[in-house]
Amino acid sequence: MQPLELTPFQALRRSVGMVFQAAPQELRNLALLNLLTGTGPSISLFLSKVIIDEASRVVEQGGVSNPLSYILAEPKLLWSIAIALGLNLIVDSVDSVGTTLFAALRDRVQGYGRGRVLEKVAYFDDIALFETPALLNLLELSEKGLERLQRLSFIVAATLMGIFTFLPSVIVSVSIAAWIPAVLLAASIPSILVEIRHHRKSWRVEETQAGITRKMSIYAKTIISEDFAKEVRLFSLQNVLLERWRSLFNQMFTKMAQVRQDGAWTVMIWALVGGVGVAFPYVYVVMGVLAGTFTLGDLALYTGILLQLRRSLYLLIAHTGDIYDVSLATAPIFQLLDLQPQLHTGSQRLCPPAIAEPDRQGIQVRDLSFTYPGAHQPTLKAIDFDIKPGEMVALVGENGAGKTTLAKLLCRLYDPTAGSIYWNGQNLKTLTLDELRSRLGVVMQDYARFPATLRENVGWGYFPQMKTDTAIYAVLQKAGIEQLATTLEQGLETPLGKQLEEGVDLSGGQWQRVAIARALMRLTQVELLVFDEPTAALDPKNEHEIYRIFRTIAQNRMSVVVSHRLALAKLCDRIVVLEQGQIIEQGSHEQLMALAGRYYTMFSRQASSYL
Ligand SMILES: Nc1ncnc2c1ncn2[C@@H]1O[C@H](COP(=O)(O)OP(=O)(O)OP(=O)(O)O)[C@@H](O)[C@H]1O
Repeated sequence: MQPLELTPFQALRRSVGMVFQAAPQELRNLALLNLLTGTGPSISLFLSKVIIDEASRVVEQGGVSNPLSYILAEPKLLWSIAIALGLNLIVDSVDSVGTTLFAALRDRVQGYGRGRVLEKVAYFDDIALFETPALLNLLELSEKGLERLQRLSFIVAATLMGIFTFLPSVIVSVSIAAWIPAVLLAASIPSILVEIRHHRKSWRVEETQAGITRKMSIYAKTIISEDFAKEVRLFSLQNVLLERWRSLFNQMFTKMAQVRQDGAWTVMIWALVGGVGVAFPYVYVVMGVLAGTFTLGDLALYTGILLQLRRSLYLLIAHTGDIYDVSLATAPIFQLLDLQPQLHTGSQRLCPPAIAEPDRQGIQVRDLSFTYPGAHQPTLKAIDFDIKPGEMVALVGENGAGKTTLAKLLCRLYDPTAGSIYWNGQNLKTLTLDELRSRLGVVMQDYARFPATLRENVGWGYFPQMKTDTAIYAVLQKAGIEQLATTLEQGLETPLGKQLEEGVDLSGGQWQRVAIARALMRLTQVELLVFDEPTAALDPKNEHEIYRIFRTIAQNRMSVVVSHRLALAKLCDRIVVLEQGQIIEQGSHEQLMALAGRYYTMFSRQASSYL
């Protein structure tokens, strides 16, 4: 699963496309506003020229006794003054409208871009996305890209402004001499190129720093997350974590500061050279006035227009570099959006067991091997076992033997590297993921504690029944925590988790039972139950109660239980013993005890430690 390369031009085209898709209305309104505020000053300058020329003519002729009547009697002068003043007033007063429109544009673009990224990640079935460093870096970089997308909305707005200011200025300056805009443009080209080079260099550095930024956020999260808060304090880890974060920050900052510093000087020097380009046309106009070719009004107009032309050019140039920067920085967003999972949904529905041949009913794991993405050694090797209809299978073995990995493969969170898993004779890969997952009831070892209400934490197990109180109470009762809903002040609507306002935190055991209740919600649909360490957070009394519940709900269903508690394994129809990714024994409790192999040793050791 490799991200595809994108050229800066492709990224820019797609980023601009995204801005237009995100906020067409805001862009149209901003364009109209910029048309007004961009062309307004040029029109004002032109009107000022008319006023100055008229005033100099009157002054040359000795002035007038009643200036007000003169103005009122001269429509050209009167209208020029009125429109120039009116335009200035409008341009000044719509400033706040521009700020509001721009804020709306920026927020829309940000929301749209983030929404697309979240949607992609949320529906990305291949969880390798969260486990492969290169892809995690892509996620980190796309976060930066989203910040730059906001910047792009600013650039688009400013470029519109620049163009609307630039065009009338060019038209007027061409009327002085056609070479003026050409000289200004030529003088600006070096600084455009320097800006582009500078941005390319600083982005390259940022790109190579993505791993560092990700590590920084890992340490930052360790410091601020509740999950670590207790142990960080109990083991006094603050210093070591802060030090690591600081040293990574300094490493990144020094590198970036160096690039920025080198670039800033070059950019400044070339901007000065560009500024010298303004001097030629300016001197040319002053000389023209002295020679009588231009009027005083022309001088005022040309002075204003030249500065405006320079300013608008500078705006456009400053953004040329930014545009390049945006095109480099937003590429990861599109690389992420284009990312194709290796795990694809199939298209078939699951056949009922009755349709399958008797020896193909249930689940068959055949010659399965699995290597985690990026790992060098296989975690599972040549795994072969069956789960017959209605059978309860225990996966046991030492830490790291591969039990959870096998359970994850049965849920198709990964595909086997070699070999296959069949369900009623159908390869798991041929089934639609929605269909497959609707048939699974899963409680994972690292079950989720959703920051949501008790009803949602349970009801998200099966949406159609989420609003049905009786259904929720029934599973809470099965999981042995029906009293939770009555003791909590807001009952089922109580927010769970301290991150939420008025949120209530539960004990580890309670959370685990909530996760069990969630899996039980879809029990009527479920054909395979997968429980990974389902009693890890429970005390022995509760553990036994849960075992009893499992036996009841697992009746007539296939179930797989991963557990270190061999008392639970003993209740299962078949026990599969894993060691270093391979099955070393399998059979019923009695058979394995009679075998007097690894299971026998493990069971005897555990039984004696309970005495
Ligand atoms: N996401 C992952 N990426 C890479 N390697 C992994 C990943 N998850 C687990 N492993 C590796 O696979 C091996 C088996 O892990 P697994 O969690 O399946 O073992 P387990 O038998 O369930 O262990 P435990 O009893 O401790 O839960 C371990 O060596 C572990 O380091």
